[in-house]
Amino acid sequence: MNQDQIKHNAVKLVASGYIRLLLTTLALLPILLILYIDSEIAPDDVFIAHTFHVIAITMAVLVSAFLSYITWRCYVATGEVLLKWLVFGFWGFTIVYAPHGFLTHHGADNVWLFVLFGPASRLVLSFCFLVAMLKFGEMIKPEQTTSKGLWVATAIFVVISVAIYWVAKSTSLDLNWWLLLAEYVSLSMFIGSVLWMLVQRIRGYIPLLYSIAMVWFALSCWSFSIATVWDHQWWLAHIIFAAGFLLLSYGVVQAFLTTGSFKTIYSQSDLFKQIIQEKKKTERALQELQQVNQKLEQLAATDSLTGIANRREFMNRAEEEISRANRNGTDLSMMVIDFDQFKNVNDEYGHQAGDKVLKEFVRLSKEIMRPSDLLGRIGGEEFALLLPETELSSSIKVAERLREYIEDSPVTYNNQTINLTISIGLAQYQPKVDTVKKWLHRADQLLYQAKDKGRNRVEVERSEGDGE
Ligand SMILES: Nc1nc2c(ncn2[C@@H]2O[C@H](COP(=O)(O)OP(=O)(O)OP(=O)(O)O)[C@@H](O)[C@H]2O)c(=O)[nH]1
Repeated sequence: MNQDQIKHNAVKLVASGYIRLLLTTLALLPILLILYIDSEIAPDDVFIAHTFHVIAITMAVLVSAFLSYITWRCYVATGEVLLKWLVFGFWGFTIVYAPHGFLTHHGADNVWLFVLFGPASRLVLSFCFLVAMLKFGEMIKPEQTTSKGLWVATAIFVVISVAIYWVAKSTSLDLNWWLLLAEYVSLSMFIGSVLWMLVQRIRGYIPLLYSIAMVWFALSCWSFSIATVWDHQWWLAHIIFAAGFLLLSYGVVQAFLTTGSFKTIYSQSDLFKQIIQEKKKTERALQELQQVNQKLEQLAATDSLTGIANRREFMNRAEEEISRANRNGTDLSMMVIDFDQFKNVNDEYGHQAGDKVLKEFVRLSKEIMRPSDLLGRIGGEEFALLLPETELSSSIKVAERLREYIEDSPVTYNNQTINLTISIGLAQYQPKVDTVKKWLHRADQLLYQAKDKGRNRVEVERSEGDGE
């Protein structure tokens, strides 16, 4: 590691430490507000605003109902059990918190009538969220998700609300102890969720928002526990709770709009890491694909036994040479070459000997031809040789030389000498008249003539007026 890298890593370490400190400070910031209100504002300084309270609670309940639905959609799509418990949390909060709002005005006669619902709703929320966290990582198949549990949970939440109403209506006891107990239990469960996430090393973008929201919920419970109804601490507790709720809702909606999952939504840095990894993978795959493509193209164009152009490739290249000859007005020759009595080679020495002969032929031909000439295997033991920019008299010389060379170069196979001859049909390209097929056909016809006339010879097309 060089100096620059060490420096860069050190700065990175400090920067990531700063981020952690920043997030922790943000999560714990409400403590300052709670302590400030507690020490600086007189306890009898109150802000009684029933309608405002009703509106605020109505908004919270509407948001909560919306989040229940969104989270339910995520649960049904992913089968992540944690999400089901988040739904229970939001939905339970919606049902139990709603009376806290709409019974506000009854608080004047019986304060418990609306006050009791607040801590109860936080109890429901903290319990369900704690269970949700304990279920982190548990999955079921999305098609196995049913709404049965939700109906049961709804019934339980309604029963809880009715029971609280009944207790508030009928009791004449001081329920402050109950409020305190509920707030402390909720606080413990919210903190429990965060601790569980830390212990389980549950990391990521949504878990981060979630844990900050849990800390704010816990702090709002503390704020509620030291507040009295309508005092400033009491309002602050609402505000801290609302902040947590809005942060959580942001995370939930983000999850819904992206992966639909609590587990697999990523932070920006996670995403960058993933993108870089995926990019590398794609580049590697692309390179491999290009190599395979090149190989495939080669395979599709070459004859596997001799490694020269196969019939298809030869025809394509012949097309190209025709275009060039037409453009430049140059001569173009083609020979079709066939072994004489090749069947005998196979019969006498075996098929492998035949194969060796074919390979040897290619090697020997390459010694005769020019690098710009094109040799192709167009049939079993039939070859074609294309000679660009070559007039007939020169091609005849090449053909004769090749024929003689093959005759004079017996192939050795298993210490046996195989003597061979070839016959050649030679045709010149006729501009504006020929296609590759027509031209090849003419050369083929000449080859047959060479065979008919006794083999081991070159047969050339005679233009009209040429005597034989
Ligand atoms: N070893 C080997 N033999 C092949 C291959 N392709 C074709 N042959 C053989 O080539 C022979 C061609 O036989 P024929 O078409 O009768 O022609 P010929 O024996 O050369 O006789 P003429 O062309 O009339 O001189 C057949 O025995 C084929 O099996 C190959 O790839 N390897």
